[in-house]
Amino acid sequence: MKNISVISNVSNQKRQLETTFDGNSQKRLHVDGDSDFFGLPHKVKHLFKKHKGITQLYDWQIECLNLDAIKRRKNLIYALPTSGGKTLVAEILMLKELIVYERNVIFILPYVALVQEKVQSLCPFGLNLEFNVEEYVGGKGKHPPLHRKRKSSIYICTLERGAGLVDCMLADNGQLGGRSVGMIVVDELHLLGEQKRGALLEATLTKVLDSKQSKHNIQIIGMSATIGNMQEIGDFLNAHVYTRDFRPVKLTETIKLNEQIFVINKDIDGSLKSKLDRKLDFDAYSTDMKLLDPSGIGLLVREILPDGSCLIFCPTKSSCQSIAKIIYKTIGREETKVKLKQKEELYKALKEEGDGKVCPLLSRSILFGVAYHNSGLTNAERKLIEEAFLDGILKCICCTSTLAAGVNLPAQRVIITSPYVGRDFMKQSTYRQMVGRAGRAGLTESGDSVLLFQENDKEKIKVLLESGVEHVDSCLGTEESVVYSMILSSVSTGCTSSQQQLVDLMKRTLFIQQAEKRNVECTVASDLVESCLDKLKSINAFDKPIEDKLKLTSIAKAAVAANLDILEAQKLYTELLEASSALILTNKLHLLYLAVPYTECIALERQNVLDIMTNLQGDQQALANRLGLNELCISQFFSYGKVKLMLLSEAEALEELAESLRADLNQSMSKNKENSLWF
Ligand SMILES: Nc1ncnc2c1ncn2[C@@H]1O[C@H](COP(=O)(O)OP(=O)(O)OP(=O)(O)O)[C@@H](O)[C@H]1O
Repeated sequence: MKNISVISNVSNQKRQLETTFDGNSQKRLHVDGDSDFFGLPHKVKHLFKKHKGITQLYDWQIECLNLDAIKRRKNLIYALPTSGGKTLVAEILMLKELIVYERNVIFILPYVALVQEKVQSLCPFGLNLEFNVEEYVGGKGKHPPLHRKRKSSIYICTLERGAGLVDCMLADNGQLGGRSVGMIVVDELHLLGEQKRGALLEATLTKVLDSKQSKHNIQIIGMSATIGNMQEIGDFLNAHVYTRDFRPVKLTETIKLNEQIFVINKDIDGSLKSKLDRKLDFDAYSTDMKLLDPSGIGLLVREILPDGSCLIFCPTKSSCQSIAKIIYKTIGREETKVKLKQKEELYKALKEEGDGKVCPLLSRSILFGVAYHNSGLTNAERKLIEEAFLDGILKCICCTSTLAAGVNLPAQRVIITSPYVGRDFMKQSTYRQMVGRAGRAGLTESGDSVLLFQENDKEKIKVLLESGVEHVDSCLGTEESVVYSMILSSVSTGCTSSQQQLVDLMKRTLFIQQAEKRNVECTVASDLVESCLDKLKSINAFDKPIEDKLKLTSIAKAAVAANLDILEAQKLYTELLEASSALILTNKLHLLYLAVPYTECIALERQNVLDIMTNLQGDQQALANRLGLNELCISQFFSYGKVKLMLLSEAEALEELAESLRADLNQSMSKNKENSLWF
């Protein structure tokens, strides 16, 4: 449905924008009248109004969309605080690629829930503007993609599925589903610095950058709220760097020690200032309530009721439940009288999703407008809770840090119950993402956050709040298997065929670029490639080279095609060979064992594993013997690392128990009251 008349008259548009855009002020521009919408058909702006309620662009969004770099199709990375409206810019750029240039787009997001949210929000655009919206998460999405020549497609995917799509694209001369890919968008670009997944993202982008140099003209767009070394990442991606410090709603950050709440601010010199704002009134609690909620989280929620909403971040999965229980028992009965009918409907919907069952805690807490949200719930249950929260049926959600980086759920108040995520002290980026959820653009003028902490963490809190945005450092060097996969897929897709070309590819990585900058002597691209090739040859990933050209063996080709780590592929192959001679079918465990991905390995305590082993029934025991799961194997597991374990449900239950014990321990540590903090 290409309509030539909609292709932008850039200079007209620019003139119009120049007359309305006023330098640094954050005045908004009305996107109305008959003007082009950044080179897109008029109906796009109506779609944004209808489906997202957006009628005006922020000044920074207009400025960014009009960057020279964008007009010249240069790569772009941009960073703004959470809720700054970054997605809208990426969406406009993607729509232009899809419907004006009629090329495909790959949109990479870090979490399944985020992918699903974006699929849902872009579907009406796909229907109206005639492009395909393809979801690539878990087992969803054909690999390689189906040919869809009539319309362009946006592939919305997780990091892992994105890596597979990029390999397909490189193997098919820059095409996916029979059409050229014009743009790759990466949300939460700071994940580049994350172990394993960050390395995978780095390897994926490096391959695109390398192929781009030679033939494909693929524009890379990356966005993030938190990257300290933007220019360095920009250099790696050969991208223009754009940063602004814009937030549509005012955020007041506070911290709570015992019953005192301090407002925090930074001075011009970056030093932290705090001012006592208020004291929580524990007299409002009965003795029982005080015992139940010694931290006063329920009092903090009460402060914003009945009109406000509140996200409560909890350190562990199980503490989401215990804190939800505390909240509904302490916020008072008033809330049970509000939106009763909608709450009933929510209950029914949850019951339907749960095959007639609803978690007893949820069925009680939703009456009070409170719910928990963690991986113990199904995707559909979580979605129902998120929607009920956005509709104001639920006032309070207790969740883990994953929700902060995930779906868009703004709240008037964000409470962080502990500066820990699991056992680790919180990272600055995590804290920023959590507090960034405070304030609902267009709905509230401001939002606030409360971080609860204990006396003994005072110094760490100071560092957390005072330090600048974290740098993104490559993890590729510590992720051998990702480097192997990068080498194999790049040979398999035909992007490289000689050792020297692999060295050139390696030099393009952020890892080598950072190592060179920091003068890490032992990290040289040629040495790294050589040692990886030696290892890969030793595990038969390469056939004999023909005229010095690297050639993959069938198993290596299969590993790349299936998007599997070569070492795992070989392990799986051996296990399948064994199973082909003797597959135990007296129960489901052998099939389950073969189907469980190696990535599902989890950390366990030695004694727990031994207990599980001793409790295996007759045929389960036989299978364990068949697979060599005996005491020796378990000792090796604890000495050398993880093995794939069948009894994941038992293992998870034990993990949860350990987590809740840790949470209880943290909670019960009583602290001295103090009037002054460190400042
Ligand atoms: N120009 C605008 N006017 C009004 N609302 C807007 C505008 N741009 C974006 N929004 C809304 O602001 C909210 C936050 O936007 P968005 O999710 O794009 O932020 P973000 O910068 O990507 O945040 P995060 O770092 O959390 O991903 C969304 O509900 C979005 O629809």
